[in-house]
Amino acid sequence: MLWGGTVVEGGERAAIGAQFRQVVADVTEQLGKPNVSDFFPGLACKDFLQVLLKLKDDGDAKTPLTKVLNISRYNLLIWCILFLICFCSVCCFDLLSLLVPHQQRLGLVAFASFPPPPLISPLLSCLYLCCKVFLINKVLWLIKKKEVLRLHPVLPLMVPHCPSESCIIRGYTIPKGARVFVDVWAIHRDPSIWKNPLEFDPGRFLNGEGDYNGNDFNYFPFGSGRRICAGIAMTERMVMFSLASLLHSFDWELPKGEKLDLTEKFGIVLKKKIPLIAIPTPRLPPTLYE
Ligand code: HEM
Repeated sequence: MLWGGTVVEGGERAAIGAQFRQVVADVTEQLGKPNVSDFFPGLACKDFLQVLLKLKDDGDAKTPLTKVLNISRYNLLIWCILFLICFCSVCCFDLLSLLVPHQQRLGLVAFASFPPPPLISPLLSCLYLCCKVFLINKVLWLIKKKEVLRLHPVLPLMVPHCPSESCIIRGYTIPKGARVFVDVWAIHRDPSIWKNPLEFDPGRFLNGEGDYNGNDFNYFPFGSGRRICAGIAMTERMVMFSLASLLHSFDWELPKGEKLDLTEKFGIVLKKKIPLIAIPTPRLPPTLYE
């Protein structure tokens, strides 16, 4: 995603995938360990940002840092719009007019004279029904996701922060440059804030509570303030679509005799202590899995 590339298909893809997962696992483990250079700053190496800035300044031809966007995103956009156009006469021309300034660059010449699609009422009414079911499911999904993020925040201590000025918070002095961890895991389970905090109860978010955009200091799985997670919007979409496609394609069950285990393994990233083993059973025609 970062570099807009596609890894080759087949065995090599699987091997690179496994290698990449291992690197991510190693990095997250290292991140959770105490850092000697916090106590002896003289021992610190260049950080990632400094390395990137050096690459940019040196103008290395082998690893250039540019801002060119990949065309695949436009292709995806075109496909999405095409589907919208075919199924919704209302928005078709609004979308097209938005694209007119870009049509030459996007290779959309043929779209300019696209005729309005015929209205097929049974199909449309079926689509409206699907939309309604989708919306209800979306609300259910949203409150469940909020509750999962409350009980199992992915970054239980968030990423360390460092005040640029010394300050006093509730009588405690936080010196400039100190490494500050915010225990969001404990805040999310605080009985003075949450009723039955250890219970999994998505209903607690039913009335629109649980804004995770950093405004609620009782609930902030993505952090808060200027350094709030930059990937909230992407996470919302990716997690929903990945999960939806897994649930749509397979029925899932635990191995026979196995009990649901929710034990956590504490680290900078909160993981399950015992990896989840779930057995998928295909629920669609076999040709769709080829
Ligand atoms: C379930 C998924 C995710 C959770 C729970 C999560 C949570 C967090 C948290 C707690 C922080 C620290 C915020 C703070 O210190 O106040 C953070 C930072 C960040 N996240 Fe996420 N994140 C998720 C997914 C993503 C994704 C998918 C991306 C990118 C595509 C992303 C990009 C970032 C970046 C760039 C920062 C650093 C922002 C900064 O320091 O300015 N995150 N995230």
